[in-house]
Amino acid sequence: ERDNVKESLIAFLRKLAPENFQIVQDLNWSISTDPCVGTWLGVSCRPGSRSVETIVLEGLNLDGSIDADLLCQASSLASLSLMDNSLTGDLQPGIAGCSKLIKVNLSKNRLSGSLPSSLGRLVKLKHLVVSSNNFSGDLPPSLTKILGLISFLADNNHFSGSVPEFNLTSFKEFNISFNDLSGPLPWNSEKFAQSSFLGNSGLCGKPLSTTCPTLHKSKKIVNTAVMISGYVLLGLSFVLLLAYISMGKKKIAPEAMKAGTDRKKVTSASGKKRVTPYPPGDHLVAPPSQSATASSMVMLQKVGIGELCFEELLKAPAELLGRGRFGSLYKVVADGGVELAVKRIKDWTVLGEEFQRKMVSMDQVRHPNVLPAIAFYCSKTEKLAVFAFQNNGSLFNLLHDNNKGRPFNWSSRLRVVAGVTSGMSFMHRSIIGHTPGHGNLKTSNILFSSAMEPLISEYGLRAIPSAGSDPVDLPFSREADVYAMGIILLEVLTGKLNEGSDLAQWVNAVVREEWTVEVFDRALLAEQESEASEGRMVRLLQVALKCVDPSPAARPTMGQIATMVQELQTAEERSLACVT
Ligand SMILES: Nc1ncnc2c1ncn2[C@@H]1O[C@H](COP(=O)(O)OP(=O)(O)OP(=O)(O)O)[C@@H](O)[C@H]1O
Repeated sequence: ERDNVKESLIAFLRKLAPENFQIVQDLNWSISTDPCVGTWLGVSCRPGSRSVETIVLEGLNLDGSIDADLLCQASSLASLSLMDNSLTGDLQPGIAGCSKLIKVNLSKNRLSGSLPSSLGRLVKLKHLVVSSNNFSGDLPPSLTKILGLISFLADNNHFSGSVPEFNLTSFKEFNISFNDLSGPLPWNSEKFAQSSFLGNSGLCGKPLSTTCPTLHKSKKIVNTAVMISGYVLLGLSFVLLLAYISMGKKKIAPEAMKAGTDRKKVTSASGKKRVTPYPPGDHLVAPPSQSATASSMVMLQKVGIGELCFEELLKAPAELLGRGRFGSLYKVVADGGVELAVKRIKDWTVLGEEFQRKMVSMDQVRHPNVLPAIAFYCSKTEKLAVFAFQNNGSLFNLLHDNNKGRPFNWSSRLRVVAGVTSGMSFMHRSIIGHTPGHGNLKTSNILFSSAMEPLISEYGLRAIPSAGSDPVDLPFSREADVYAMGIILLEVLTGKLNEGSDLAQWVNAVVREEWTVEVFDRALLAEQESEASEGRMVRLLQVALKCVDPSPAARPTMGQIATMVQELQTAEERSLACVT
């Protein structure tokens, strides 16, 4: 690059972190070196050319502002990501000077003001991401002029006014949820799930359940219409509910009535197992006066079951699988035989808005080892999260339920913990609402997919206790998740069940007495042919013991654990490849 471009970029970086005098040195940006030979961290150039093409400065605690004029001196810039910092100020109109931009990601900062309408001049732009900032004002209508734009994510800001008339036909991603937008949704919005538009009280049109008022009606008439349709819906849901209750009464088997609240599978006279609907006193639904309508079930994923309707969910055969600290879990068979796991969340103190926001932001953070919710339902008194039912059981079953005779050898165990630690480390790095972590990590919350890949379930479901009043006596922090991860590692290594915090104490005692191998699961020791594998088991044990250190500050981070486990797994795989 030419010297004046280098000078401008260095000045741009200084403004991104005005208090951090070291940043330019730390990232190796210097007038005397060439950004295109790989020495400038966060910068890359088009192969064969000498001009800067990409700038990626993510998660660096940058707390200054973006000087677009300085930045756009690098006129070939095609991709810019400044996500996950603490940048303030606005996005200046000068950004249009970077006319080659294809991708811009400014998400997770504290940027404010309105988006400049000059953005419409970035004719090559395909991806524009400004989610999770404090942007406000109108969404610039000029954005609709960018023909190649295929992803626009602007959720979790304070944008207001109406939504410009984007033609969403060619869009791959579009999210304007949690703003203050109002009016009709653009053409073809229904190709996206409701979660792309939630959290804007004034928006209407498909896929949202609020239909737009027809034109030429006075506001008063419209309001009356909304009120009347509200009454009709309320009446309808009441009728549906009555129908359901009377059906339910007919269906509930006497055995289940006798069993009180314990309803599980009931064997009929013919000896065939059948499933009872929810018994009295344990309905999945709120009492009639508070019942919600079908429309409040929000689909997050387009799965093969079409729209999921709350009432249908209630009518479907269900089986209680567990009643945990945070709620009850039902297995529900929906239309077409699709099996679902429905978690009815116990904590009534969570505000609906917080729950909605969390479910939607969880949906945007995807990791192959984290089970995403398919849908959720939220009324004043009920919060449900719907997941795909996993038929292969949990890590708990695999370790402690005699495992139906299936072997669970060392390399499979290492592969499972590598998946779980990688998923957890990814989730800890992502900001999901203000969720500090999982909050209830344990072997029964690690399920197996049909391909036996581990899936962390229930991430994001635990509510943040309000003002120090946590009804559940279980710490909720990243450090507490690390402790829980340590217990999982210990269970995997010893094959023993953790009762209270006894397992950590027992392992520590054995290790102190220096009969370390005694702690390992016999099945694992029997299988070991190489000392190297045994060495790796000891290394994993050391990681586990660090995780369960009584002092939270002394524990490693989830990222460090994931790296250590990954190294062990790579070494294990290499040694297996040598053997075969
Ligand atoms: N999506 C799912 N598919 C299949 N089984 C599941 C699914 N989610 C949970 N389970 C299993 O259902 C059982 C009950 O789950 P539940 O979440 O109520 O139990 P828990 O984890 O002990 O409770 P809590 O998480 O509230 O402390 C557990 O054995 C769990 O492994």
